[in-house]
Parts: sequence; structure tokens; C-alpha cells
Amino acid sequence: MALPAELAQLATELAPFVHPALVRRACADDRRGLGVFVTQPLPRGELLLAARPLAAVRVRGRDEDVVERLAELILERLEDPNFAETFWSLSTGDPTERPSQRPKRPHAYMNHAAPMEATCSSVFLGDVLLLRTLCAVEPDEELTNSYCALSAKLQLRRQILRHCGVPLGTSPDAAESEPEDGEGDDEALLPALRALRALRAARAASVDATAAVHGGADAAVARATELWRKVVDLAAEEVFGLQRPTHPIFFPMRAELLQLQLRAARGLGDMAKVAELHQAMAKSLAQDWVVQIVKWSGREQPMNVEVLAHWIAHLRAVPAVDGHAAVGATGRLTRFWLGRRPGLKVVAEWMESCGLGPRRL
Ligand SMILES: C[S@@+](CC[C@H](N)C(=O)[O-])C[C@H]1O[C@@H](n2cnc3c(N)ncnc32)[C@H](O)[C@@H]1O
Repeated sequence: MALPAELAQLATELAPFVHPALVRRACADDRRGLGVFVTQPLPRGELLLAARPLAAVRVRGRDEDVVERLAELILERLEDPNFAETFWSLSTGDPTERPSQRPKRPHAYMNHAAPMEATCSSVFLGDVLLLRTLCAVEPDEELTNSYCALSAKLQLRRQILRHCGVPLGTSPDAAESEPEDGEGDDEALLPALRALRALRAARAASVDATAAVHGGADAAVARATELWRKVVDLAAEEVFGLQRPTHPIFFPMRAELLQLQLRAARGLGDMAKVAELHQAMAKSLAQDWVVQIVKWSGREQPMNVEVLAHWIAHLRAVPAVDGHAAVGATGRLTRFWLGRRPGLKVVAEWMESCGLGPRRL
């Protein structure tokens, strides 16, 4: 989906931009290689980068081989010496030779940190990538970005990190594999084991419901409806306990349960429930973080764009919904990212253009 004209204009005004306080240096922990650091204090929300990608391909279906198509495009363009110089400047380089340099494309050089620890986050505005600080940063502090989406489940996190060459075990989200029944006697993981059993049951019910509905017959549809209802009715409080658990393993588990419930509610056509679940997801993605991050002052909402996408989806699910909180949160998030507050319709189109429309969440 194309970006609304108002935002396409903004993208043109912002890009290209690289913040002058960014430098590329060797990290103190040499297993991390080079990283991006700041030379001066920066406030929360500072724009660090607004850049168009070196190469982009348009994807129509899910199965298209994006990596192969990108590689072909890059090989073609490498014949242009200007492109080749920029492209090869992305490679790791030798930290002992050039300990410090202004990075031309800092996003490509940033190391990963778990979403609850990353100091930066990025979003696409059309084909312009915007990168901002999520908290105030001090001089000589390393800037980090999560390579995984905020809502990614444990298994997907580990896949992404493995694929990106981040050693598993250096990041809390990579270290937390799903515990097996009877494994370990860590007190903190006992509620996680209970929750996992409920989560596994919900996963199985969702797979069965999808298979049943493809059967098409009335009995199959009735069976799917029953299974979806079962998933939707799982109370998060029962699954995770009444107290908000602080162990990081709970974030992806809670997000996964809500995602399964969202799909089930959509299958049932229960749009009021869909709206309620998007709201729960927005709050959960925002608040679970706040519990972890002492660095953030007060209970300020994390400005991750996935949170914005869920508020917008909440507003779209049931037009008559009382949207006071959602409109407020949407306004704060869009102002944070864009420096302005366009209408809800424009923000909804922006989310669609980022692949964060209600059907994709
Ligand atoms: C986009 S590059 C980041 C820049 C890189 N450190 C360099 O020296 O060019 C991604 C690579 O950085 C390393 N890396 C990123 N995040 C890391 C982390 N949290 N711990 C250890 N290594 C990390 C991995 O080797 C990964 O393949």
C-alpha cells in the first residue's frame, strides 16, 4: 500500500540525514566487533538517521525469495563504482586499523540488544528508514537496536539471531528457550512452565481449528468455532498468574497468546473481542517493557511502532469503540516518530504501508 501524500512529502524532507554525533568504534567486549556510539548526550526521541535503502525489492507473496532477488539487484548495481563504494563500506572492516569513523549508514552497523534493552528503534516511512533513540543516551554509550520485533515469539527470536550471526546466549531473548516439563528447578520458571502448558494447548487448538475450517463442512466449521472460542476464552490472568511476572521469558509468551487469541477472535468474526485484544496487546507490549526498564523514567510509554499499530487496529475493529485512550496513545506515538500528528486515517494507511495493518498483526 502506498504512503499517503502528506507522509511521502515528510519522508522527502527528512531524508537523507545522519546525526553528526554518531561514531563507529570497537566495542569494549571484542566479541561484539564494531558498534555505533554517540559523542554527545542525546535526548529520548532524537532522530539519528533518515535513509533510503541501498536496494529494495517489492514483495507480492510471502513465498518469494527476497534474499535472492536482492542479491541479484545488488550484483547488477555493483558495476556502478559509487554504489560499490557505499555497499562495501557496510562490511565489518578492521577495528584495529580505523578505531573511529563517521558511519555513513549507522543502522547497518548497529549491534543487537533485546527489545527491552535496546536504546534505539526504527520504522519505515515509505522507503525511508527512520531511526530514533528510545531513551536519553550518554556520551560514549553504544546505540543498540533489536533485530527482532517486539512481539516475536521465542522460537522466532532465536531463528533471527542465529541468522544474523548474534551469538546465542549474549542476548536475554536468545538465552530464553522454552523450558521443558520437569526441566530445572528455578523458582522463577515454575509459573512459566504452567503458562507454557496453556500456551501449547492454545497453539494446538489453533492449528486444529485452521485445519477444521478448511474442511468446509458444517460439522468442521462448528468444531473450528468451538476451538477458537476455547482459545479466546483463555484468561491471561489464569495463564500468567494475577501478578505481573517480571521474568523476560513472559514477554514473548504473553504476546504469542494474545496473537493466537486475536486470530481466533477474527476466525469467530467477533470484532468486539478483536478490538479488546488489540488493546490488550498494545498495553502488554508497552507495559511489560516498563516493568523491565528502570532506565525509563516513570511509566512513559515505549514508543515502539508495533504498539501504535495495535492501537490503530483497536480503533478500526469496532468503529463505535470508546477510543479515548487509543486516540491519545496514537497521537503520542505518531508525534514521537513523525514530529507531527496527522489524522487517524493517514496513520492507519502508514501502518498498512509498513506491513502492520490489522490482518498482519
Ligand atoms: C549489523 S552487524 C553489527 C556490526 C558488527 N558488530 C561489526 O563489527 O561490523 C551484525 C553483527 O554484529 C555482531 N553482533 C550484533 N549484535 C551482537 C550482540 N548483541 N552480541 C554479540 N555480537 C553481536 C554479530 O557478529 C552480527 O553478525
